[in-house]
Amino acid sequence: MSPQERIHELTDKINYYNYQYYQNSISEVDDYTFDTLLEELIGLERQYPEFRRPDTPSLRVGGTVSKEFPTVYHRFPMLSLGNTYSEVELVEFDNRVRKGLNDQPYTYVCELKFDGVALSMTYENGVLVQGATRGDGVRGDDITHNIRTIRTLPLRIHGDKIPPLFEVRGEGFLPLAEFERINKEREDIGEPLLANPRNAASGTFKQQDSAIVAKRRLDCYLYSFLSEPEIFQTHEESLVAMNQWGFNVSPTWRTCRTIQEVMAYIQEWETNRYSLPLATDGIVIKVNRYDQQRELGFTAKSPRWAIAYKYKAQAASTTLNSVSYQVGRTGAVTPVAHLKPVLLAGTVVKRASLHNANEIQRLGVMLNDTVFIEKGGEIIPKVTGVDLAKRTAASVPIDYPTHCPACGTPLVRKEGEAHFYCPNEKSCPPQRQARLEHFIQRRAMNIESLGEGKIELLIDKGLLENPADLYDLTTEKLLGLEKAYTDEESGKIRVVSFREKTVENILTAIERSRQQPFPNVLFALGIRYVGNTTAEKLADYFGSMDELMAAPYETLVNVPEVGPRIAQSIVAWFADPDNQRFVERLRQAGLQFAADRKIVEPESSKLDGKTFLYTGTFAHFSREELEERIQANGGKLLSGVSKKLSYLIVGENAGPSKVDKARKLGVNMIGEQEFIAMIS
Ligand SMILES: NC(=O)c1ccc[n+]([C@@H]2O[C@H](COP(=O)([O-])OP(=O)(O)OC[C@H]3O[C@@H](n4cnc5c(N)ncnc54)[C@H](O)[C@@H]3O)[C@@H](O)[C@H]2O)c1
Ligand SMILES: [Zn+2]
Repeated sequence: MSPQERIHELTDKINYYNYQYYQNSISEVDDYTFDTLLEELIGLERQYPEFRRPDTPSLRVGGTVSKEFPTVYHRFPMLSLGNTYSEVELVEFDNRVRKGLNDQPYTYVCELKFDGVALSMTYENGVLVQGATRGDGVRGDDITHNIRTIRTLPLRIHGDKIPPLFEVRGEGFLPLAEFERINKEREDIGEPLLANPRNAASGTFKQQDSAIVAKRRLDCYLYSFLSEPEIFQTHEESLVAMNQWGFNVSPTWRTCRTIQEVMAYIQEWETNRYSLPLATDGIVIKVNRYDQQRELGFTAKSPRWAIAYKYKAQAASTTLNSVSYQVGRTGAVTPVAHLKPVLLAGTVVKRASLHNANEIQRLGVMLNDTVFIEKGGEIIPKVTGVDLAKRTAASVPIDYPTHCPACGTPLVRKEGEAHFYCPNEKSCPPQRQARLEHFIQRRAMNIESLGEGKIELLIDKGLLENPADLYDLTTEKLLGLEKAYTDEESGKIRVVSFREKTVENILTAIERSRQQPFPNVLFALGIRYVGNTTAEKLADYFGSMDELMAAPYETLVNVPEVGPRIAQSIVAWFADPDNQRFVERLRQAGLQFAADRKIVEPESSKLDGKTFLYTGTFAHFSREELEERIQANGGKLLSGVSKKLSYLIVGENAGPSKVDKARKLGVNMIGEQEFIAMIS
């Protein structure tokens, strides 16, 4: 391939990865691969400047502005950072800085490089007035509503010395705990999991509905302060002041006098960073004094006074011994790689994720291959590639099963889904067991004293096939049951046995579960897509199991937060005779089949027969209070704008899409005052 062809190829490829990364929040390759390609392009362009394409990604910040949000121009451009993976290049950076400053003394501030989304917030007279994304560096998306949902970001600040107009910049991120919570919930309801915290944060900030954004508790670390005129002499001073004014500044920064101190900081955080509450991918080194920053200036794309040192993802290589296939609650089959044990980021790894059949194909991995594994923001390491140089005749293709490894049913693949499914929902053992585990979890029926192997034992003894069987268990049936298991992880033998105390605990927990509130019961049923939030909404709306079971699709689809997909799933579930029998048995067992209505005391029937939806925020009501007032006066809430909607109540910062749609359909729009007038 000629250099010109390669430049073309790289330009297209990198532009495409940038588009996927910034527009669609997807990483098709890892950062190291991406950065290596970009570096190759920069090298070729330097050598053959005549072949550089006008749309080259080497001179521009990678993002773009979108059509979905208003565009804002940045007062100060939002640039990228030069980056390196090598200490040698870091020393070269230090040499350039020294030369650029004509050997004047200087210091650095080191910070962690937080892996999220760059945000810029403007404050006027101490009040947050605008929040924007970086976009193409010159223009970004105005996502003020979404940024206001960040609880740690002050909406107003007080203090002396605050300039009338200033901008703070930082990294918006999804805390790891929140990332895991969301994925647990998605797993519960059979939704595809979010790939990593960065892409999840980026996708969340791009949501149109800030109510959805508010549910994912995003956070933001601030790392830059800009005003005209400048009020600080150094970056360090600005960090201290921002912290005092109530901005969330990560305490992990440090001033370093030499590049050796910088190296020590890098080494310290290489492993310590895993104890932080968010994903990080390197550190950022900044010249401390502002006058020196100005002296060094900028390139087209990044400041000359700063650089990012990126940690190579923690990787190791080892042998792929075998692949096993796990069947989840919804029947999805997940391949798991079993490895020759290897040390990675301080822990011994024996297993890694292979995600699905597509991934195995994409990697081209075979049994007995030497594979690379990596630990990114997620807990479980994943297989990221094959060391083809080490492939021998011993490597054999992976036979992806055509039948369920647990029950032998032929697997099916749904249109557009990456997973194969075992369709034998009712009697496939792992699906049955996962359903039981779902049923007993704390957020459902809270019978967790049945965990840790006890369920397996009851299934083995034929005492538990269906969660309703729990309510037929007695001391006589349980006492003395025993079985020995070999622990897969450690190879140790573990004996599970039901002594008197255990049996008592279990039966008490089962007895107590009869008092679990109706929304928990609804969630426990395990209807696909009905997670706990949806269960609560359904319980609120219908009040009882019978009302819900009788509800036709048309009614369900109008319940707040229930869309067509969930509505369909509920209808199909209750139409199944086995499920109907299951529900009847739970009713016989005395479970809560009706909501303790949130006591919305009826106030009037002024809103009888009228339907409402609201958008934005209100001066007199929280969202819950507004919903209560509507219901207390006989009104009903709908989930979306449709012809059936009587009124859209429009508050401050109303979502433009709802208002537009209401206008198109000719739905009445009223303000908060008019609503108050209607009920008083
Ligand atoms: N895998 C992919 O497909 C893909 C595609 C495009 C970009 N990328 C990755 O993104 C990088 C380029 O993206 P970029 O320009 O958004 O980021 P960058 O690596 O050039 O760094 C600049 C960004 O770092 C962030 N940052 C985090 N902590 C910071 C701190 N303490 N101080 C200052 N800034 C801090 C800010 O958001 C800032 O905008 C590439 O190096 C590449 O690894 C990956
Ligand atoms: Zn099966």
